[in-house]
Amino acid sequence: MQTNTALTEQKKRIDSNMSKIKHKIAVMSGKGGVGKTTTAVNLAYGLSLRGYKVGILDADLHGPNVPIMFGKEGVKLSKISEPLEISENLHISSLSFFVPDNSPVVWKGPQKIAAIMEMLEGIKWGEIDFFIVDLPPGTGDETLGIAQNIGSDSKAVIVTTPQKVSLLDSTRAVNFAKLINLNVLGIIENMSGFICPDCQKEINIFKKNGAEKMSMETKTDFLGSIPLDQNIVESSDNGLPFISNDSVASRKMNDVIARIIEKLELER
Ligand SMILES: Nc1ncnc2c1ncn2[C@@H]1O[C@H](COP(=O)(O)OP(=O)(O)OP(=O)(O)O)[C@@H](O)[C@H]1O
Repeated sequence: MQTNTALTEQKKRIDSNMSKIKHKIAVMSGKGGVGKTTTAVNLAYGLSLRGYKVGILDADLHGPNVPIMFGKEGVKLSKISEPLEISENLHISSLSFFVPDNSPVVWKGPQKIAAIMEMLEGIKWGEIDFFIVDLPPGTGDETLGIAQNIGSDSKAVIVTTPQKVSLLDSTRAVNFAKLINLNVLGIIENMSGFICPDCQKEINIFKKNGAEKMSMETKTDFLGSIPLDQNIVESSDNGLPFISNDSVASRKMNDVIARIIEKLELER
């Protein structure tokens, strides 16, 4: 355990790191498996394609999947300092770069918060436009650790799917974000409708538009919806963000990004 003085000094170093970043966005979800990491990865990649300097931190300590979605599975780094370069405009970091593959993280709350603080202190992102944080699902220690340390000007984006159970958990996530002073930029509905590749008919496997209704109920902006698309699974598994291919899903993701940029510009 660190002494109070050591913690205060560490917090100062984190603040100095974070002060070099223009916009910090935590990507959250109430429930697991709704496409939060997919959204975070494509948000980061899409922003980098628009010329912004972007860093993405995988703060999902139990399921660090960001490297897989960038084709960096199995990469190991010896020390927490430089993030890994994906392109000139995009760098990533993840706990998975520092722990052996397939070994489960069995840390308790304070250890998780200490690991998050160590990454925020140690990884030198430099002067970047966007810092995207992929959080684990739910309202746990990692989210708290990030919210308490990345700065009071930080924002959150909530990802949900349209079915009732996911919407209920997302409402909790919206309220949790507000409670810990993350300014909620808006809600994204993922897996929203599926266009059958054979008959071109739209099938609403998980229903549709529930997130828009939920955003009105929680007085939160609706940022857009991304359809279910089998190519997304394929490209994610192959380490390629889906936004790099032309498709309905990638156009919709680009619309979401444009809305986020517009909102941030308006707030300045
Ligand atoms: N719109 C979509 N269409 C089809 N497949 C999708 C879509 N969004 C995500 N997926 C797939 O769903 C799976 C889960 O996605 P992802 O890992 O992003 O979810 P998550 O919410 O981050 O999960 P976790 O709870 O593990 O953090 C992945 O295989 C991904 O490729």
